Amino acid sequence: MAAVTRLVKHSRLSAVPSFWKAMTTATASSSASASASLSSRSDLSSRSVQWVFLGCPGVGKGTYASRLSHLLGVPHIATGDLVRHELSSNGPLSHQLAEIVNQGKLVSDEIIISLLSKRLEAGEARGESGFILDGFPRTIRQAEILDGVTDIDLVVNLKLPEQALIEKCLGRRICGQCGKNFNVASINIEGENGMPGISMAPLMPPSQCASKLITRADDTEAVVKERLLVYSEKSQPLEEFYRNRGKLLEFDLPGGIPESWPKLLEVLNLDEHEEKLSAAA
Ligand SMILES: Nc1ncnc2c1ncn2[C@@H]1O[C@H](COP(=O)(O)OP(=O)(O)O)[C@@H](O)[C@H]1O
Repeated sequence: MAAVTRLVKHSRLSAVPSFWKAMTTATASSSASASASLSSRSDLSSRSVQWVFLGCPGVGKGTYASRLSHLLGVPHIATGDLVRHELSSNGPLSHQLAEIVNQGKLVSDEIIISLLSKRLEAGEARGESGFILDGFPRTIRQAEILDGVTDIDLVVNLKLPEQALIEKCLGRRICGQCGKNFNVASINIEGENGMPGISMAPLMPPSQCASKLITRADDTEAVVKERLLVYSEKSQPLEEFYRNRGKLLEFDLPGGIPESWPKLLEVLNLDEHEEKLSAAA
């Protein structure tokens, strides 16, 4: 916990580690040599937090990463959003991406790193500092590339039972007009084998959004199950990767946002007071 407290203190400090271009270069070479050839940025005392959120599809990475990004004043960067943005732009990659995403498969490391590098460079040009990454890294190779170009301070691994993950993905809705996320699933899973049960209330849209809700094309039951399989095969090994480096914070969500958010703040040694401070800054 002391390490987390120390990291949180660093969130007040600013300066931008400029490693985005190095990351693109790293993708082009092998990850091992990339790690060796690129200088590591480890000056924690002069920069904002660099956190990663891990967790299965539907666990709520986006929700909690976004809340923490407001609290800590760092950008929340979700590679899934970058992919969906590219898809909707009808650019040269969109046809290829649609096929991959709608089958629940992973986009190539090269494409993801190119999208992420562009996003980070644009942020750097705007003076952004630090980040909370959501959905990246998702493979050991991506983690090695990231590891070769910068230091990640903390990796938060969110966890929920599989039944809840499927129901949450199927209940996910987005307002086509304002872009806000909702969830119409009402989850009640009984505890068994010593594991506690879990209840999550739906997050219903207000009336102005109710008629404009859309569902992600990859949130069908078959595709969600495929994404969960891909996660356990390609992304689960990241837990060990970061655990071995002493960076992994495991967090079993105790319920929906009202129960989970205060507990998450508690384990991160943050409180709502910091939210007001960062809003006022
Ligand atoms: N780091 C990544 N590597 C490869 N593909 C990715 C990555 N991030 C996102 N994607 C692609 O975008 C899709 C949607 O990502 P995301 O919104 O993070 O979904 P999920 O709800 O499954 O966590 C993924 O299924 C995958 O096809």
